[in-house]
Amino acid sequence: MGGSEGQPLFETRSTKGTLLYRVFAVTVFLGICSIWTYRLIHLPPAGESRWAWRRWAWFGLFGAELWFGFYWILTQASRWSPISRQTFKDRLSHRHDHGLPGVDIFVCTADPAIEPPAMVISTVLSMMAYDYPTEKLAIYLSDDAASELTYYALLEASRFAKHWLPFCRKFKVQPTSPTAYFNSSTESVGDGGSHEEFLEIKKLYDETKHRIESACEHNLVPDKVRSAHEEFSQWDSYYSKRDHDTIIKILIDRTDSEAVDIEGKVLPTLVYMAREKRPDYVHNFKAGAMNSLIRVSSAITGGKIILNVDCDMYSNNSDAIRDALCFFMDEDNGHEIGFVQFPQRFDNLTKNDLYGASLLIACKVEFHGLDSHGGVLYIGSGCFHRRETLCGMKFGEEGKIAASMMSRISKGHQLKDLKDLVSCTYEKNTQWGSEVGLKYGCPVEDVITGLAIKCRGWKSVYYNPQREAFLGLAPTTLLQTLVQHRRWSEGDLHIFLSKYNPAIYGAGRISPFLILGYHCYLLWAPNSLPTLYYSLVPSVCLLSGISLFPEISSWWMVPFVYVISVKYTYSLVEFLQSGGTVRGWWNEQRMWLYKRTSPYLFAIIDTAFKALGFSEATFAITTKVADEDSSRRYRSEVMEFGAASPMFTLISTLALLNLICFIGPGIRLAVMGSDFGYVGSMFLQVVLSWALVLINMPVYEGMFVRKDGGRMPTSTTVTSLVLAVSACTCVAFLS
Ligand SMILES: O=c1ccn([C@@H]2O[C@H](COP(=O)(O)OP(=O)(O)O[C@H]3O[C@H](CO)[C@@H](O)[C@H](O)[C@H]3O)[C@@H](O)[C@H]2O)c(=O)[nH]1
Ligand SMILES: [Mn+2]
Repeated sequence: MGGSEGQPLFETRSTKGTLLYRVFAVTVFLGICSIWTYRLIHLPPAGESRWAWRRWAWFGLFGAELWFGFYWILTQASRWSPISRQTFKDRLSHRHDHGLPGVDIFVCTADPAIEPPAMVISTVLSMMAYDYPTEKLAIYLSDDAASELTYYALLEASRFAKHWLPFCRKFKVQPTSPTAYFNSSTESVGDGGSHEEFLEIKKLYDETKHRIESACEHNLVPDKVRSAHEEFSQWDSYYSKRDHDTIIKILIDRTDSEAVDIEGKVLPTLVYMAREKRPDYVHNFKAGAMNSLIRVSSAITGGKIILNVDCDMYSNNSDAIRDALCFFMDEDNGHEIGFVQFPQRFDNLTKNDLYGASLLIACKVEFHGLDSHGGVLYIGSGCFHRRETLCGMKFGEEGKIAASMMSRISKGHQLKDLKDLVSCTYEKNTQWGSEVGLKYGCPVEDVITGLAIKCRGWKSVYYNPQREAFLGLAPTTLLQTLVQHRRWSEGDLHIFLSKYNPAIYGAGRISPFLILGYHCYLLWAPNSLPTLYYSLVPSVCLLSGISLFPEISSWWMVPFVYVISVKYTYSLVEFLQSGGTVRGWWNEQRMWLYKRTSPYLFAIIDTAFKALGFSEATFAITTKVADEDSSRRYRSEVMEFGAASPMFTLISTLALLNLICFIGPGIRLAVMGSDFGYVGSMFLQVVLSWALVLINMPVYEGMFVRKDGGRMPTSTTVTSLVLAVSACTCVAFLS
């Protein structure tokens, strides 16, 4: 049939131009080596009477440059031999249409106030409408808030699905998220559909959405609905979101002959689950939710493939399941693939991506690079797993642990049995959270779990289809972005310090290139120290007239100028090639500075506090809603400060320090008349300071110019001013 027998289901291609890149990379490395040499040769002598601490400043700078050079080597792993993949879905349909595996989709939500139920069900509906046999599809919603409102919304969704799924099928609707679909198309449906049909389904959806939103507004499920559905009695013993029984309901059971849509076609299984929570038990956040879902789904549908998405990440490409299967089911190479990660893309980005939230370079460059060394990281949402891989099975071996764990789960739909599977005590004295399922105790449960999977011998695949497979919501304020990065970088540091450190645990298990590639992310937090040093010490030395870089006329300037200019030019070109804008690149540079000087530093502090037992694990959930004013500012790309936060204090103090250090010498020059010798020896410091001032413009505006609600809080401005001025006074006094 089709003559495709024996042909692969996917193809891997290497990117062109890598040779050129490698030559370039080597020249930059030589430049870095020359900078190191310069630092060593020109080390200020110990007894230098003037500026005794120039020597120390010099040492520090050398340390920072060693670190940046080392980091630069790390980043090569993800650029050395990038590849991209292509799938052949038609071959899959030809050969396997009757043998397609069951797919269980896990959607996680945790707070109806910042993850609105209407958004959650739009995601759920988009998943139900995948172009995949519905009798093999199941969607599980985990609600860590155990909210009646979210349950009510899901109930509404289960009704609307009876209309929505046939509509999507008939008109090949994309995206299958109703919210996204109705937001994007105002006219009629394609493929010969009439305007009436469009209006009809839109009306149905608007009514559904209205009922959900009004229930949320009144914080009340309509009495009529409550009395018609006995499962609401499960909330009788609910005290708070941290103290309640397990709540489970199979809303749609695909094996039930009545579970059909308006055209009589089977509907996918739909399950609501809120695992038991008690104040005395740690619940392990998303990892805990995922492990509960693994068990519950094993008992109900037991799909061989598991897809996990966050509640804001709807399906934008109905083929994604088939794409993923092309990898898992490939006759030659499929057996070794443990998971297939799709990029996380966002549908609320603005043109110049003020907060660098699109993770453009990671998605368009780095992950393709890592893919050639055994696979991309598991980054949570948008990842397909083999169930057995996720449960701890080693590649090529019978999964003993996993098998014994799973054998305790008997198949069935008995509510009591299901509830037992997700009780607080179920995991006691088991290997769930360590050897089985997602790992506990790490703020990036996904990355650490993915690493462990690879160390068990599996490969992973990164697939970036033309039409984006998943679209979610990126943070829309500076604070949200920084908070998210604080959690991520803390999690990454946790992995670095844990027994799963890839250099130790991964040695001999994964490729050395992949080990380097992992460190690029795992060392985000430590990056804060050299960056802080570099954005502070040269500027302060500029203020006190201490020169730390070569004379402008010296040959030693060459490596500095070469490395700086070439590295930034390359990064700009890479950014533009990935589809970004010049402004977007500039914004991204600013965000790197802010992330490194603030949340990453806090991540180190948080890690230390936890190690000393002063604080407990948390998971700051990213808000998926915004008020009118702040979303207007977001759309017009005006930086949002608004709330006070120690992270802002740090950023604005640094910005002010740089301003003073830049203006101070300027005034001095104006008073003393221009002194070319001075400018010559301070050239790079002036440039650095100037660049820092330029990049910090939005902070100065936020502090001194803007009057809107998103400006820097006055308390932060005052604190930073006091800190910066006193620091500069001290320096001026000392030197
Ligand atoms: O106690 C919790 C906390 C969070 N979540 C869910 O976890 C998901 C991710 O939370 P979010 O606040 O959106 O965090 P992000 O930083 O945007 O998430 C990214 O980073 C996480 C940690 O690495 C991954 O789990 C995610 O898949 C990935 O999208 C959301 O669906 C939440 O509802 C839970 O189910 N239970
Ligand atoms: Mn998110």
